[in-house]
Amino acid sequence: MSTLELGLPMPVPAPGLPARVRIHEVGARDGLQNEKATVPTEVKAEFIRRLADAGLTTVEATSFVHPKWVPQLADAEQLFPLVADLPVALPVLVPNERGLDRALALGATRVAVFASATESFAKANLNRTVDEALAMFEPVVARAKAEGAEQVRGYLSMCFGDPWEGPVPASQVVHVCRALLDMGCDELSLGDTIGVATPGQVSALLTALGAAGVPTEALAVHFHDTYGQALANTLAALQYGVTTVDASAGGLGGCPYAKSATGNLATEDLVWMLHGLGIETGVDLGRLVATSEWMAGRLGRPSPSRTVRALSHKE
Ligand SMILES: CC(C)(COP(=O)([O-])OP(=O)([O-])OC[C@H]1O[C@@H](n2cnc3c(N)ncnc32)[C@H](O)[C@@H]1OP(=O)([O-])[O-])[C@@H](O)C(=O)NCCC(=O)NCCSC(=O)C[C@@](C)(O)CC(=O)[O-]
Repeated sequence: MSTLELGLPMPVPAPGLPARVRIHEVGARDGLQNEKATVPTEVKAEFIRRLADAGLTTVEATSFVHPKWVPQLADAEQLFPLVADLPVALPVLVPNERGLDRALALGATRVAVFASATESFAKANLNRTVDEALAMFEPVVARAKAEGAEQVRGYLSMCFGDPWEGPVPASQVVHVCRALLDMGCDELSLGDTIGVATPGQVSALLTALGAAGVPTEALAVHFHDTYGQALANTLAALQYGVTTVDASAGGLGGCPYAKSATGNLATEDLVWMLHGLGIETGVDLGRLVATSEWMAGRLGRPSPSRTVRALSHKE
């Protein structure tokens, strides 16, 4: 489905925006980690295969965390080998060396640690203070790199607001970003975990990070859509020069340790906007919508994505 097929004028690349955006698809990890009913491993594998088939080149697969903390992803050992042969990048989350061991044993080549800008979420999500968590990640990043990892990502949660602490000062985000970069992370994903940011706050944070010497090329953005601001926030980040955007097929998601986190920015809504701006993604929107419809059928409820709803059954 293209704008041409809908009778809309063909988009021209918008000035000041990138020609291409890489989408870091998080539906199979961030999306499914929050599901109450257990999703069978084979369904997860099929979901990941379909996402790759729709043209997504980075499909976050699962997490090697403590199974009691995130029971939905307790099948990481069974799932990863089912998708390892796909011709796409398959990052996995690893909180500590135990998680890294498990990931490396299965041949994972892209790993992500996940830090917090706030003490409350660091405690809730990792049972550590912010600095204890950073100390836990340091040997993980060093060993991942020594063992030839293609990329180490550092997630950073609660970059704008925190359900326990309220607005988050940019200085806290800068501190954790610098620490993750200094320990060797190649990419930093700035998370609006509870979806409270607005575009002005996104621009202000990116400006503060730039002033602190954090290179924009190393940044990705990760928005949740609680207040319907995720697309506007993404556009603000693109205008600032960010070219990697996290999104979740069908708008699945949330975080089990942040009570007000709702679904992620839906990948379909993102693709619709980017293609409309003349920005390439490599994603076949029709196939992606069909994938989210299929997954919604497995989960027994409709996708919250506007684009999925608008295009359902039209392909
Ligand atoms: C970090 C811990 C493990 C600390 O949890 P802890 O209880 O402090 O663990 P510990 O270090 O004290 O170890 C206790 C036991 O757990 C075992 N253990 C320890 N680690 C592992 C492991 N990796 N795999 C399997 N087992 C493990 C370890 O071996 C030990 O076993 P024992 O000796 O007692 O038999 C725990 O807090 C945890 O797993 N947290 C993960 C929480 C999580 O996954 N949250 C969701 C992801 S973050 C997110 O969604 C936000 C994001 C990224 O999307 C961005 C955004 O939106 O903001």
